[in-house]
Amino acid sequence: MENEANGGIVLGHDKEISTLQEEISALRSRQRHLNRTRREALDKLIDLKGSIRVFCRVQPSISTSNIKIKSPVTVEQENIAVRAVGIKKDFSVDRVFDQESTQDDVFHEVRPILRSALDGHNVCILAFGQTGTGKTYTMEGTSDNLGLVPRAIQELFSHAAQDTSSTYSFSISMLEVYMGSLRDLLAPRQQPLFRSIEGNTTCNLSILATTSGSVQVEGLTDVTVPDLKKANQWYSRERRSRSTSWTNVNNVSSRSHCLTRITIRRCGGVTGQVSKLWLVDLGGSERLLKTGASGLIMDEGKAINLSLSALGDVIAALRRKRSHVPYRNSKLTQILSDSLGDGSKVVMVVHISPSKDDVGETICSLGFAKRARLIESSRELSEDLKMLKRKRLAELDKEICDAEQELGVLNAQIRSAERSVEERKKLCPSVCQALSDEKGSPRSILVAGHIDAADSPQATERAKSRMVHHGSVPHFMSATVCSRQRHGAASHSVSKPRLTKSVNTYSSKPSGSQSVSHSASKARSVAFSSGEPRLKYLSVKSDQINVNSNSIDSTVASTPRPRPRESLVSRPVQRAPLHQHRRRMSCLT
Ligand SMILES: Nc1ncnc2c1ncn2[C@@H]1O[C@H](COP(=O)(O)OP(=O)(O)OP(=O)(O)O)[C@@H](O)[C@H]1O
Repeated sequence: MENEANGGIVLGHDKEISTLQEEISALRSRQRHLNRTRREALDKLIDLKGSIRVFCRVQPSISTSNIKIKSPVTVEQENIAVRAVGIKKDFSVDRVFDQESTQDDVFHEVRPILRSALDGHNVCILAFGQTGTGKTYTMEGTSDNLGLVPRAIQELFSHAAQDTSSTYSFSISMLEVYMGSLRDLLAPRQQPLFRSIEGNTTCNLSILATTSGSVQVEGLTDVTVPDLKKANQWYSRERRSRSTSWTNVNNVSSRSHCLTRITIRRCGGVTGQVSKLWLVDLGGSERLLKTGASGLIMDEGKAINLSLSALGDVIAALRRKRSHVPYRNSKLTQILSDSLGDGSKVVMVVHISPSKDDVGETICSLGFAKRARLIESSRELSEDLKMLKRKRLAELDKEICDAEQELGVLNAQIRSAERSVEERKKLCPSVCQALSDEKGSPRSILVAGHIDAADSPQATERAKSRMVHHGSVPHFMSATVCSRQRHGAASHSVSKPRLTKSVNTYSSKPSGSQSVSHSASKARSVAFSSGEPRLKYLSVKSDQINVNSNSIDSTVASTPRPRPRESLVSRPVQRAPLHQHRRRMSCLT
């Protein structure tokens, strides 16, 4: 009697499991459909807005006096007018962030392209502008007002946690481009971080382009970040690396471009995708115009201006859809070449000062923005077309919002159903154990055997229908010696859900991050296993971090190192103009 009761419980569980699995499969099918709808709507929205978008952010006036001086810069939602003696210039951008705008406002506008990065597109967010106008504030922010980089990292992890249709893994790299040389900011520091007087860096990486068009920075450290906490730790370490160099006269990071790369590996279904998110704090652009720089300072300024000009050429060529895009004209554009072109999404935030003293630089920066956009104010869309565009954008926005809302509900339903299945699967073995304790009962053995075979809903269905049709255990189904042995072996190995397996595959084989193709369509067809042996890959799973043969303790990521002092005395004359930057950057440490 007891046996029959237990058997009944198991069958009840079995039926519930199979019903739940059917439910999950229906939910997943709807999830796939919604994901497709959301992705398509997002692609259309970004295409309509433009895959290269230029924003302008006006720095708040930082004045100690109470006297309000009229700024030569006035802004509207998409227009900027600069008026000064003998100057009357108008510029248009995709969106203006005025002096009252918050970090939230900027992030809100950038957010859709982060989703695009998660969908498999390469994405590049650049902060451009005169020194001191808020590029680093926009990108890094402060502890109270997080900037784009920490918010983007947060967004990626938050989305990855919610999305039950795919598994994601992330890794982070950071480098500086200084006078045409590349410096790995996450490399283990065995040598002091300073440059020689000639301007050579202690760490000069080279850029390799693969035949598929993807770009690799040879030997660049790439750290797997399993969770938000680790990602933030590594990001803080990067920031310290950068600020350390700012205190060093011969290693002046204010004269460099700082690039953070987040590599996103996504697995949904049978295929995987790899995409890159570049977050770039470009070097300040004004020094040569304003200061009578000489020597190394002048060379640094020239290097920055040259690479910024090369970047402008590249963006302008892309906007014009030219067949030749001059990526090779600078290291900066070479590194970013697979994230600026076809299939990629670019956002450039041009920073300007509202001050009268900076009118010259403001016009230069806005001229750069204009060149990148290649849209003259006079050739703006007509009001009718603008209205149509706004209407379509609102429709697409709503489509995305609706899909995301439903996806949120679906994700919760799938998770809850999967939990229920797991709970029922856990309950069954104990009942089976109780049944197998009742010796010599062929039915008990059958039920246990059936649970092992119930991994797939089809198997469950088959077995269920047999039970229904025969009412009792058919003779040919009673367990043999072999099946009992199999059952014994199987009960030791718990079958893992597919999603967990995918995660393991990624984290255990991370070395392909550099070797994948750059465009979304190409990336889709690339397997992760195509690793690049020369890439350094740090695993932060354990407390030990390995970079090839070097092994360092992970506390390195959070322990500030003493700053090298050797070069502080080497060129004292050059320290004066950089005083402001050093003070600002040292605030970050
Ligand atoms: N929107 C803003 N809101 C509040 N403070 C700001 C804003 N923009 C800039 N600042 C402040 O202005 C100062 C200079 O900004 P920041 O260091 O970000 O400039 P930058 O363009 O990165 O300069 P550099 O080219 O030297 O790196 C900082 O103290 C920063 O906090």
